[in-house]
Amino acid sequence: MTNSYRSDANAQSNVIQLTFVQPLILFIGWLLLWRISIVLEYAPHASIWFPPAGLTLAAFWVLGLRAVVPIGAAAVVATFWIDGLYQLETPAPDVLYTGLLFAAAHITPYAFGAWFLRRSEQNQRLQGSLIMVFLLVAALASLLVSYLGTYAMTAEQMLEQETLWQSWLPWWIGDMAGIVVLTPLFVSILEAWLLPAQERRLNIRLSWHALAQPRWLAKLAILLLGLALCITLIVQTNRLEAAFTIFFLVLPVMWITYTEVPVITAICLAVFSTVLALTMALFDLMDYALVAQFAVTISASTAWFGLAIPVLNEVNTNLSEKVAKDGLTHVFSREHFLTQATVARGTAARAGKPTSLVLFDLDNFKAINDEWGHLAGDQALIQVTQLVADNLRDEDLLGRFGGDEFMLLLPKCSLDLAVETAERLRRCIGETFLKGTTHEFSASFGVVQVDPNEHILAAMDRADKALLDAKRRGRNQVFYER
Ligand SMILES: Nc1nc2c(ncn2[C@@H]2O[C@H](COP(=O)(O)OP(=O)(O)OP(=O)(O)O)[C@@H](O)[C@H]2O)c(=O)[nH]1
Repeated sequence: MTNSYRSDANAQSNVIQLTFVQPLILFIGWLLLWRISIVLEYAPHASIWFPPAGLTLAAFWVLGLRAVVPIGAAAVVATFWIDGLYQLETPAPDVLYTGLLFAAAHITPYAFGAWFLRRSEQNQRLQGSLIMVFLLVAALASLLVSYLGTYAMTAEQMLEQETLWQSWLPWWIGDMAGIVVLTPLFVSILEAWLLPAQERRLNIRLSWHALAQPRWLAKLAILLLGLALCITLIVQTNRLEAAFTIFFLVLPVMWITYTEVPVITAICLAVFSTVLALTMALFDLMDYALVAQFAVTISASTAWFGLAIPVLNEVNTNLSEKVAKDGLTHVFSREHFLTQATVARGTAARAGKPTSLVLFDLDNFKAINDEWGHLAGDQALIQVTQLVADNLRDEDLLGRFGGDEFMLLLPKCSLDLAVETAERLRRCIGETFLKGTTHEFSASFGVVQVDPNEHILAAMDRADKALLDAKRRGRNQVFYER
């Protein structure tokens, strides 16, 4: 069921047609991110983090091979741009060749990684497993990109052989940080923009309602305050130990993850990482850049795993609701009714008040099924339970015993009052027709008052006997046992 739904969703994504505009925006977006990351460079061709890598993986993940042209073109243009920035004055054909090499080195591992992620998400919807695959893809694809990229650049003499090691490791961690922090956010933006009707990967939905709540901004402010304290400590002491305090910020990050919706976590991570990278550059703390890269990567990876908790909570709540309610009429299921009835009866007893129990059953219900069909029978059950629910107090409990038989717990209600209530309900039901037909409902009722030390199941048994008596005496009446 789940797999087929996922396949449908993917089939739908395959028919999405891109015009000229979307690839152009992707191309410009990638170049802008690339230009920003150049500001944060701390080793030749390596910055604290590389946001374009996050966009590349997200684009291939959502769009598949349709991302090749805009991302490839952007990578080539970036190579020309960097030639200008470093004033290398390389002949244009050589820059073009290097650009194509860089594009291939950048695209190939991420395209493969995205293909693997698309395959994995078809087989597993459990958040934790998909996050693990995502983090593995992030680590391995960026490792391959950094290897191929630095190799291409040394081959083209854009990078000195001696500085290769200086560049390769920061390049790898920088790309990985860009992916781990930003890919989920970019995936959610691309999906909301290009595939609005599709189920969300990683359960990150852009929710304007959630964004409009001011509470998350206060949490983000606390996270940034923590960051400001860490940066102040590093600036004041200029010690490596101070730089490692950034790792403590995983705590407020996890607080946000557990208490906010996933898209807020994604935005907070992006803001936190950007501010961290900018302040490192601003205060000339590039000696500690590698620590910052690792802190950002670890915080983001842990946060994505943490997302499984709110998702599991949501699933748990839905399951509990399903177990508590009857699927057709949405009144309480028998189990939930018994639990709630025991509690309500105890509360009434402590207040020195009596509690009564009513069982009722539609008369000749089988005839509705036989004459009008089972769907009409279902409709009858919904109609009658709705009618009864509308005529009860808030504290009364209504549950389905089974078939066309229902039960009512009336706390703080004596037998006389319960009989009066049952009579009122019987008259109400008797005045009602099955929607769209000439069939007039009627129901029989059995009423008992729960004895002080009686188990609720024993009282139920007595009420059932009273109901049987009502049926035996000709139906459409209330029978009670004193
Ligand atoms: N449409 C529909 N029918 C149901 C459902 N659950 C049970 N039934 C049917 O309800 C009928 C209940 O029949 P009986 O228990 O003989 O009761 P009755 O016809 O109301 O007769 P009396 O109770 O003696 O008045 C059976 O035919 C069941 O198949 C349901 O969820 N939907």
